[in-house]
Amino acid sequence: MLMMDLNFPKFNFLSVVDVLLVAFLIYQLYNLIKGTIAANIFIGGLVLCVLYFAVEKYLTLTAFMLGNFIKVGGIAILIVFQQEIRRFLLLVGKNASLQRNREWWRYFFGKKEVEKNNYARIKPIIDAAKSMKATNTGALIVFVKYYDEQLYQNSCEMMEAKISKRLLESIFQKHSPLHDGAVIIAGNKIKSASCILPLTDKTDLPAQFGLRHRAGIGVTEANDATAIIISEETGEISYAKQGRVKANISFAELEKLLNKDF
Ligand SMILES: Nc1ncnc2c1ncn2[C@@H]1O[C@H](COP(=O)(O)OP(=O)(O)OP(=O)(O)O)[C@@H](O)[C@H]1O
Repeated sequence: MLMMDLNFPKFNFLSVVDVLLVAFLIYQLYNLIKGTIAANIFIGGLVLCVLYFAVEKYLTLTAFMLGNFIKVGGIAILIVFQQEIRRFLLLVGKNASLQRNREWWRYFFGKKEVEKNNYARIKPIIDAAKSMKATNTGALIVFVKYYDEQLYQNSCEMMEAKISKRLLESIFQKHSPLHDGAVIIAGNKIKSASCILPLTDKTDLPAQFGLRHRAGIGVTEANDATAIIISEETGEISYAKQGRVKANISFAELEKLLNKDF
């Protein structure tokens, strides 16, 4: 039986920091798994732990079985939650490094200059989105910070092309051999097209979100990526980031989001 150590450490300022930090980490974890199957698995694990402590003294065989199950739980958690752990680490790393980079850019070139350069980069994408919305052309455009060739080479057509409105329009045009799947953009290049992406397993998405939306959200869950999804049915534009999606955004919003993330 586990012996509890009742000599509580003294409560001081560091204890408050400690509690706040744990609360913050649990909140981040909750945000990451909210609305996914992982949330149900997490609750399942919690129920097993509570059950174990409840029956530990009275039902030896059940406690033995549950105890052994919980012992291998650490490894099981790593396997079951590998996507969530990856996302969590990405979130921490991203906040630490990108923020710093942005400050350097601002320091050397001034905020205005950065925004001007960025507008030239995002204009062809916004123009293409406008025209695809008007013609109800379905599209999925993904922006990645680091292009992992190994990850995409099996499911994509490699391109390495300059970003242009007309190229994006031609790729997603219904009769193009490349229109199925996603375009991946990294830096100033369209790196690949026709990519098959992982689908999100979220259970709380709007009913009208089909595979295109699921793929757009899915790719942002496990990677440092954002995605523009244009619906073929409604022409609506959605924007996915870190596994969350903003539906039916305006072009002004799209410009703001791209300016921030791309
Ligand atoms: N795993 C995937 N990765 C990338 N693209 C995908 C994937 N699965 C489906 N797609 C794209 O989504 C298209 C099918 O979209 P579907 O109608 O299911 O999605 P939707 O979210 O309802 O969007 P829409 O509003 O445009 O109909 C396919 O033709 C293909 O281009």
